[in-house]
Parts: sequence; structure tokens; C-alpha cells
Amino acid sequence: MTENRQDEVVVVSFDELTDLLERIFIRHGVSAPNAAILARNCAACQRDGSHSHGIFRIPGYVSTLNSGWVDGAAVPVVDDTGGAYIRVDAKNGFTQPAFFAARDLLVDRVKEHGIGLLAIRRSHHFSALWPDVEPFAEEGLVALAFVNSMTCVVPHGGTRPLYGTNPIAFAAPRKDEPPFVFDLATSAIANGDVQIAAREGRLLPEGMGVDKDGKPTRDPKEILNGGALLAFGGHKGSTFALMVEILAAALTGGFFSGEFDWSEFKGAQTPKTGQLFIVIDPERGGNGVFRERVSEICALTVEAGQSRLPGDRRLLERQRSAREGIALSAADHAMLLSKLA
Ligand SMILES: NC(=O)C1=CN([C@@H]2O[C@H](COP(=O)(O)OP(=O)(O)OC[C@H]3O[C@@H](n4cnc5c(N)ncnc54)[C@H](OP(=O)(O)O)[C@@H]3O)[C@@H](O)[C@H]2O)C=CC1
Ligand SMILES: O=C(O)C1=NCCCC1
Repeated sequence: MTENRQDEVVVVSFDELTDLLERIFIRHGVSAPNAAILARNCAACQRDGSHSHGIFRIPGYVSTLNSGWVDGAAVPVVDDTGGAYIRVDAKNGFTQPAFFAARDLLVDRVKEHGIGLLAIRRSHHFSALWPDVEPFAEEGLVALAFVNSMTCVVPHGGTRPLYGTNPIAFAAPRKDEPPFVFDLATSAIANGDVQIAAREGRLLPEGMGVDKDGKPTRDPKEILNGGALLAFGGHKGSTFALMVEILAAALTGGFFSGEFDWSEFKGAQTPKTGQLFIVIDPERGGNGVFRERVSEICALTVEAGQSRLPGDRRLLERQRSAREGIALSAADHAMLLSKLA
């Protein structure tokens, strides 16, 4: 670890950050195996520049754990019916340990049937989705993930929030290059980015949200205090958000974004919803050239003038972190250390 007081930055390696986060999770009641999974996930977000779901989330994880809303030591229960559809009850724990409890089984089923579904319920997802899907594509599979969150998005033309920010992530392998991965909220902006803008005193771009009276606003504080977010792309994004409610909640047995009551749990921030994975073996239909075809369409996209592909920025950040370490502001580093006390 190197400290640079002048620039008020502390540089840590991925392993150092993971270790620190693991100790924080354990300090606040997460079991050791679950802490290892959550710490790696959160450190990966920070390393890749997914700042809305990196260490920014640690105070929220801690306040949620301390509120008793989530069980950090939950042991997920896998319900294997022997087919392509696997269900997991996260037992009111975080989603990622529930995911890892069934991940290997899911890959076996995808190899057997060509497709597999993993439906997780009674789970808390507080992170980005790309860390869940990218490794499937590194193994040659195609993966889709859907998560619903807490009510803060107004349906298109509606008058009150109903949906969560409900992200969708997708990963597909490419030939001789990292997988193509996108991961996006179906809201115009992730709630985490609204919180960061509020903290930094920045206005948002136009079209992200409304105030408590339904009037458009660029002020993140007005959106967070009684206002709401809009879906991306008008009725189209709103329909995607609705689809995510159906896939991640109705299909898994989880709650819709507005269906849980956490009012008694002061400090609770993790939505208790559901997550669905659909994983496909592309060799079943890709004529043996699936990876080449994915690379081809990605290259054509750039040739057609798109400045970059989704995932490019994140991978550049990952490379920079590997070269230079992960730079944390001294204030953020102190915040992390304070969570060990
Ligand atoms: N757990 C939960 O309930 C929730 C989690 N989230 C998470 O929040 C994170 C941020 O979501 P969101 O704010 O929508 O993400 P962004 O809008 O920042 O990015 C969405 C996707 O678009 C890509 N992208 C961004 N700009 C461009 C561009 N100019 N050209 C091409 N591609 C581009 C990104 O790639 P790149 O990363 O390379 O920039 C990324 O794959 C996600 O990881 C999501 O999973 C969001 C909502 C709820
Ligand atoms: O940024 C968001 O939007 C969310 N992230 C974590 C879970 C709640 C919503």
C-alpha cells in the first residue's frame, strides 16, 4: 500500500482492497465464505471503475447489516429439480453467495441441455451485474442477468414510482479477445450515480428524474427526497424495467421492487428482491463460428462509427489498476478503516 499525502490518495492492490473489504464484512456479521465473495465483487467494481457499486456502497452494506434487514451469514438453499431450471432461496442473504451456491451446477446443466436458468429469490443485490455474467463468457457461454431493486422509477407517463432501477447485463465470448459485456440500469441513471452526484453537489443531465411534484429536475437531492427517476428511452426503457420485474421477481418467486417493507430497519439499503440468470451454450446454434461472429459484429459496430463498445472503458480501467494499483481518495480509505472499528 502506498500513501501519497500530497494528492490525498492511497494506492492499494486488488488483493489488499479485497482483504480489507473482507475484514469489514466479517466485522459486521457476514460469515467468512460470504465475506470473501462480497469483498471480491466490491473490489472488482472499484478496480474496473464501476464507482456506483464499488467502495461507495460500503457504508450502505454496513448500515444494512447493522439494521438486521439482511442476514450476512445466510446459507442459501439450492432447489435442484434435475433439469435446466435451478432455483435458489437466498434465505434473506446477499445474492452473490446464493449465486455461487448453484453456479457450477448451472454450468453443468447448460452443457447438458444447451441452456440453463438460475432463479434466485429472497436475495439482496447491492452491486453491479457484470461480475456475475462476465466469467460465463470467459468459459465460452452466453449469459443474461436481470435484477430488480427498490421502487424509485416512474413508469412511462406515470405519476408515481413503481419499478426499481432494474439492470440487465449480457455477456458473450469473442474470438481471441475479452468477452463482449454490457451492464446497464433500465433507469436513465443508476440510483448510485444520483447519490454520488448529490454528495458531490453536481447537477444531473436533463431527463434523468422528477421532483416530488412530478416536475423535471436536474437536482439529485430533489430526486432522492420524494422525487423519482425516469426510465431510459421513454416507453421502451420503461417496458424493459417492467420485463425485469417479471423475470427477476414473478419468475423467481422474489418480491417486486415495491413489495417489501423495510421501514422498521433503520439504515437498510439493500433491495430484497430476486435475480434471474439465463445461460446458453452457443455451440448448439452458432455453426461453430459463434465467437468469430460476435467479434465480427463488434468490429463492424466500431467501423460504422461508434466510438467504443460497452465494456471498453471498464477493461481499460482494469488494465490501469493492474499497472498502477487502485487509487482511493484518502477520505474513502479512512472511511473504510473506520468501518473496522
Ligand atoms: N444491483 C442493482 O439493483 C443495480 C445495479 N446497477 C448497476 O449500476 C451499474 C451502472 O449502471 P448504469 O449507470 O446504467 O451504467 P452506464 O450507463 O454507465 O453504462 C451502461 C453500459 O453502457 C456502456 N457505455 C457507457 N457509455 C458508453 C458509450 N459512450 N459507448 C458505448 N457504451 C457505453 C457501459 O460500458 P462501460 O462500463 O465500459 O462504460 C455499460 O456496459 C451497472 O453495473 C448496474 O448493474 C444499477 C441499478 C440497480
Ligand atoms: O444504483 C442503483 O440503482 C442500485 N444499486 C444497488 C441496489 C439498489 C439500486
